[in-house]
Amino acid sequence: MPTVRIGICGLGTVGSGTVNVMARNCEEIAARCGRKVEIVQIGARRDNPDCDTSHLDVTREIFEVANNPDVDVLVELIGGTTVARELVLTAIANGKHVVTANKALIAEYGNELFAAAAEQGVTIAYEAAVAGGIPIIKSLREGLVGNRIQWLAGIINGTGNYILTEMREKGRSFQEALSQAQALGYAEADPTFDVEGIDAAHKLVIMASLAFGMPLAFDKVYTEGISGIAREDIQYADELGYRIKHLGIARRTEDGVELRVHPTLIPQRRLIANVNGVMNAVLVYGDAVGPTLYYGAGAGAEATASAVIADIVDVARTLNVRPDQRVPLAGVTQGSQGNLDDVLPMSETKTSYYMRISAHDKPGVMSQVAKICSDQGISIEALIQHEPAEDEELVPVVLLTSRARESQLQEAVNQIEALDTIQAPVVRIRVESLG
Ligand SMILES: NC(=O)c1ccc[n+]([C@@H]2O[C@H](COP(=O)([O-])OP(=O)(O)OC[C@H]3O[C@@H](n4cnc5c(N)ncnc54)[C@H](O)[C@@H]3O)[C@@H](O)[C@H]2O)c1
Ligand SMILES: N[C@@H](CCO)C(=O)O
Ligand code: NA
Repeated sequence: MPTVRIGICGLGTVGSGTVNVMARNCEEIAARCGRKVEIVQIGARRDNPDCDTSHLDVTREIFEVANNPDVDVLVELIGGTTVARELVLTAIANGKHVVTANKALIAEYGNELFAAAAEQGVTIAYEAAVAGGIPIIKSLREGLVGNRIQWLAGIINGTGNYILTEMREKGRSFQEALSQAQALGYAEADPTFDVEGIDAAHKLVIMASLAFGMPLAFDKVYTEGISGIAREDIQYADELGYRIKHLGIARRTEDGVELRVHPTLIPQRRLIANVNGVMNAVLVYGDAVGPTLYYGAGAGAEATASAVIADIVDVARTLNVRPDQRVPLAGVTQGSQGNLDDVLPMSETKTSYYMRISAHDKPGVMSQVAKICSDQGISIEALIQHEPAEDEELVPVVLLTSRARESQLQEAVNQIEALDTIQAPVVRIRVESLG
């Protein structure tokens, strides 16, 4: 049986998971691949007690792997965009194929890396970069190829979903839940990437590029994190029949493409509203197939290894194939990509909104709020007002609005916050029906 020779760079959570699963399932993998898949070298700063590499060639110098003539496929699992970019470009220049789990690298430098790979006739595979173990890249690039994709929406950060779930189900604090996600190996090296939506924006832009055939445009994604979500908002959302999820949304509209990441209220009855913990899910709407939903573990050592190994096998199966016969890296063949001119600014997008207003319990506040909204063409569709607690001066008023343009909603919020009776900033969370 022929052999495909692998070099792995980075032996952290995903690196160790990949080594372990490759060792455990080597027979099945070889049988499916038609080749023996052999790790010929590992580049790692230090050994990892989570995996046994005593029988393998381990170097402390990762560029040795990129320059090793015995390596056919370099697997980049170090993370970051500086050394990783250099490493991948070196491997490509040396005629090696690349497998990476690094969404930051693909989202920010994918256009450059894909061009370099095309020039060398090698491939870059990145299934593990989006939604961990879920084969979403394969689905978008192959399974749904007959569709015009109209929109997609996903819970695409495992750490963030884990935090929101722990806050809602166990009443844990944000910080406590984040520390737990870090201990479980879900979080990025810098966890602000997870909680502020940057990681989700990286993944969204990769999916949008494949779905809409456009270049990667990370700087055009509107990004809002979950660090401002309060437990009371999770409770009020429940009362209204919704769940708060951190969503990445890409949608074609008559006016242009929306690319946005933000906390979102979703009706509880939707399957995706019930995706909890580290699980991810992506809902994709194709004109022919209608809605399809992809669900699975979005982070974690072995779940991510599953996608890394799928990519290694995909690359191994096509080692001797002419580059133009491989699945195009960006989903469409070179020269067929659209442009970026029609990404909508956030102020132009339209959604419904949840608003929590902290008001002095004085008569007339609600009619003032209703008038401000109606002057902006926004109607109030649901409202909750509890009795104020005995020692509380401010009453939380929670509303759901009709669909409105973001700029109009912002104007209404500005006017509400200027009222004498309103003492705190208005909490505003977007609402999507996803129907
Ligand atoms: N953890 C997950 O669940 C998960 C899931 C999907 C994708 N990813 C992505 O996979 C990549 C790796 O993530 P991870 O969670 O395994 O991170 P990690 O921090 O656990 O592992 C990275 C490893 O690379 C090593 N490293 C970094 N720079 C190096 C260098 N110059 N030379 C040698 N070693 C170096 C670090 O010492 C560390 O051991 C990242 O791009 C991440 O975004 C992670
Ligand atoms: N930090 C990422 C890892 C998977 O990409 C997450 O929590 O989703
Ligand atoms: Na994936």
